[in-house]
Amino acid sequence: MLPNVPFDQLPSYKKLKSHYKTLSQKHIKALFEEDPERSKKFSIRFGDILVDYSKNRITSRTRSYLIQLAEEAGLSGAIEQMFKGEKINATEARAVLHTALRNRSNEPVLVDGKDVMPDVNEVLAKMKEFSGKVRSGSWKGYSGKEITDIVNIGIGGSDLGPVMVTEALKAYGKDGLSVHFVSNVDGTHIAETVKLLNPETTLFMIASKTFTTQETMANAHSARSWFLEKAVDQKFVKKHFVAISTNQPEVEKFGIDPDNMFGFWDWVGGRYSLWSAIGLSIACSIGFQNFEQLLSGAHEMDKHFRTTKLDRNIPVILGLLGVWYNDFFDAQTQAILPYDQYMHRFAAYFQQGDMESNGKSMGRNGKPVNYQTGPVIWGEPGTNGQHAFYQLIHQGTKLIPCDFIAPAISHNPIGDHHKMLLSNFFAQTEALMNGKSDEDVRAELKTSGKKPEEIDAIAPFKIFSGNRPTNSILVKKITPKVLGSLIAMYEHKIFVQGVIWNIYSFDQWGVELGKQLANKIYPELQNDWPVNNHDSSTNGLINQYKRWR
Ligand SMILES: O=P(O)(O)OC[C@H]1O[C@@](O)(CO)[C@@H](O)[C@@H]1O
Repeated sequence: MLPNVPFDQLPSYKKLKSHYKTLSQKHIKALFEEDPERSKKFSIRFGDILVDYSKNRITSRTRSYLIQLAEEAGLSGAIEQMFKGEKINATEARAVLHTALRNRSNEPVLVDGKDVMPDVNEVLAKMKEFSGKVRSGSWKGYSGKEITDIVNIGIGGSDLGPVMVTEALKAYGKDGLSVHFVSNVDGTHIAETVKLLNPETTLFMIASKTFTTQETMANAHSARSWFLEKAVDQKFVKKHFVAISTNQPEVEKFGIDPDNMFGFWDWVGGRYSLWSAIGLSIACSIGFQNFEQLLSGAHEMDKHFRTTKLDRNIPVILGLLGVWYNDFFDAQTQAILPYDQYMHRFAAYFQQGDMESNGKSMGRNGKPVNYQTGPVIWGEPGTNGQHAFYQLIHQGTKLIPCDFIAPAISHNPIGDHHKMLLSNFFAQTEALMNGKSDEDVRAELKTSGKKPEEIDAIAPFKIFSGNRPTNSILVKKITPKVLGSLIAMYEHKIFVQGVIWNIYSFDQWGVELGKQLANKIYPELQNDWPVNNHDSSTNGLINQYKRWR
């Protein structure tokens, strides 16, 4: 069992608090000057992935205190509990076993005494067969034509993972087969998507763990109406609609044949479900073999996370660094900056992954925590971010820990583009660490011919404090296997932080209240009568909407 101790009452918390007072006065630059070989001591190599965390505001002592903190929080035991299928999602009395979905060892994984691997493999086999038929053209639409377009209808974990992966692995896509995603209940999303599609050659995947999510069901019904406008006969629905869910009764109620249903289980969290049948659109896009490579990459990271001692354990190190900045430097956010255009949805994916997992303020002991938990996750691909928000990262008043990710090899080696991209990747972490001193600024201005009074006027605004922490994650190439490892690395980092903060990372009660209130307001919008049963703001907004519409 976990110690269930609030984070700030762990013995090493106090040590880190006093350690912070001295260390926070030290510049990262000085740490490199003290030890030119520093990067070797603060880097970890994992196959085709190099994690260099040396440009952080830590020393070996910091690292050992953080590792002690993890041990005091019971991290090693917690890791085993997860992999063994214990019901660590306590408020929903569920196991947390996205790791079983990619358990390429096929070692038994027991839930309530039953090995789940046969079921997992059965669904994978069904996904393999189905994606093979769609990609080969043997799955035909109602008029006998091959499928040219897949539309995944889902939201949250039933959308963000498939979107991120199919985008990140677009280079592995199949010509003549496009994958589209509809998630928002805003009619624009489905209208704009189907506008260019042909019902004869379009396959809809209704992806919803519960098969009751308002947005997804609204979009699914609209998709079916759109389809039947042309196909007319209900019997053709089965050739153009499949369901991905844990809820067969609701799937059948919608009118999808159980043969066209790809199941998964309640021990798969929505935001951890891309490895399950929720990944069917991925398998159709990149091919099942590449989907298996994605699973293998994640499985390799799972083995690393489960068996590697904490101070050489990548998710543990990344998680502890995040705790260090979040709780001792008061950094409120974490930026994820992939220097790879295909990875443009990577940060967005972990907005749900991280913020829906650790955006909690109640400790496992049922008492409000009195320390910071989950950070705000954000980010955009490089180099675009450099022309948008790097000003704040470099010279703002906020400390923004950044993860820089880049592939050494591009899928699109055009001219010198990749060398330019990578030169920026290397330069940004160097600049954030070293900054630029007043002396250097003045020397530069003098060389450029500025007069002393001009230099005095402008120099203060050109100084860079530096000392801004970054992790550099350099990979050989964004392949399905490398991507699988990267995603699992961040998943486990989130797990580490949840254990340290003594919170439950695998429920999401916080998304319920808004839904409940929306379900109350929705009927009120069905007529033009003014409402007066809310606060004056909500009443006013609803009534103005009614006057305008
Ligand atoms: O897959 P489904 O059941 O439609 O849920 C979609 C999303 O809705 C939630 O906000 C939970 O309600 C996310 O956790 C989840 O991924």
